[in-house]
Amino acid sequence: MLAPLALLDQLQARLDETIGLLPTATAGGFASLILELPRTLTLAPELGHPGFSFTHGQQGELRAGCGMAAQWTAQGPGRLETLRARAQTLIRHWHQYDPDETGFAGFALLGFAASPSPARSARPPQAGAELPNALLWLPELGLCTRAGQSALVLTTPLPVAPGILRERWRGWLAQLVTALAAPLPEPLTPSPLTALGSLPGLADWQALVQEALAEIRRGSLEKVVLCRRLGLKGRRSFDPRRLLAALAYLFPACQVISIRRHGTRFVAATPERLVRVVGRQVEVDAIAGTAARSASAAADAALTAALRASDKERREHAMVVEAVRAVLDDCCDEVRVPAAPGVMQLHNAQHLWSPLSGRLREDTDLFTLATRLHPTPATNGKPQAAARDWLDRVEPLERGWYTGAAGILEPDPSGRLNADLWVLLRYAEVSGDEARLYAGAGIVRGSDPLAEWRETGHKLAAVATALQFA
Ligand SMILES: C=C(O[C@H]1C=CC=C(C(=O)O)[C@@H]1O)C(=O)O
Repeated sequence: MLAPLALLDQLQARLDETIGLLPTATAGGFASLILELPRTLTLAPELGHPGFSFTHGQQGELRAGCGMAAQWTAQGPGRLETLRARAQTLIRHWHQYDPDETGFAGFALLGFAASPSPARSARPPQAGAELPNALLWLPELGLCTRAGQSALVLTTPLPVAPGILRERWRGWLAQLVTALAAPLPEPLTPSPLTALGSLPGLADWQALVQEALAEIRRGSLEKVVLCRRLGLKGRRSFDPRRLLAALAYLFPACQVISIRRHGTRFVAATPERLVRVVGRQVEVDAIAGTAARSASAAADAALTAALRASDKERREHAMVVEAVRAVLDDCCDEVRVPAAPGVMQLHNAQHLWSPLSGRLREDTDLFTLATRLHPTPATNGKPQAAARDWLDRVEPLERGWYTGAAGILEPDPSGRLNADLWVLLRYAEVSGDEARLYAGAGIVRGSDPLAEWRETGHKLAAVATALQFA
């Protein structure tokens, strides 16, 4: 491994050799320089804010970004159309240079809140207000790892004075090398957390589930996903690197996400991919139907068997599969749907899981797919519009980005936009020694209010367990 100074010298020398490739005098657009990083990153270094990271342990993939070469925001029902126009303009005027032939490309974060409408003032304010409703964020420094290889991507708006750019990028390299040299935080013994209360509380939750069941009996809804928020306080300020390392360790099959623009950090460890588009290949996860885990192998197997056999859990799951299949049938050829769901086992819970796929038709794109898919009945309900209206009226909190989606957007060599977007589940807003965790449960005919409350408890345990180690 290279010593920090040697690494910095090496990166700065390579920057000096290659920076001349960039069309710094071009009026408008962006330029990126992609350089090999002679280190494999498995966790994103902490480079301050604004910054974001996406880490998938099992897939061995990492994307992180910091600083802001540009950002575009939108809200309202046409929010993704607005961002599509921005993204298309961006890729038409984005000059990328990969002199080390790493094969990586410059990338942006694409993310959006659960609801396209701005927060309603009647609801309690929520920290998620720090994030715009929908966002396309092009970082100044990007870091990526795939298949054991890592690279960095430096991006600038054009035109730019070459001398200023060189100094600015040398500064980023110094910051990166310092962050990489920082020792990994020691694992701590878990520290107890104090509950600050749930919104809604248990009694209100039970009443809300009864209301939902009455609506289901009346026939206006078939399913609705109710959520709650739990406040937790730690004995110490939560350390972001320890938190993200704990999430990545506990949830290797999940996408571990961190987004920080100002004071609050938004984290998620989500098992559910909203949509991945690579070229014409489309993949979507349908995940719904949940059981607890047990430390005893026999009891765990019994829980899995009961989950597979449960009529209520299978109905809850089937509604998500049908909704996703309907969108893929409209937008894709060669749609594949598993004959029966598998089970995805996570540290804190297990879910019925159906991975669907298709081949994107020429006349559509990932923005259409994302708009049509989101929100699936896994986080909203069925029918989509009726569930959304009912939740808007009845749910006592703003979801913010919880059950929204976020992921990476990047152009492929043919100029198409690829993306990997994840539903923001197992989600929390973390600030100092306090965290607000969100979880929901799908209510269908046959749901039991107390069992659904316990289910949200299993889901909340995902981030809560990691927080104890932070
Ligand atoms: C709404 C959440 O989970 C969804 C995803 C998987 C299983 C679910 C369920 O069984 O209810 C939910 O649909 C959440 O984790 O907050």
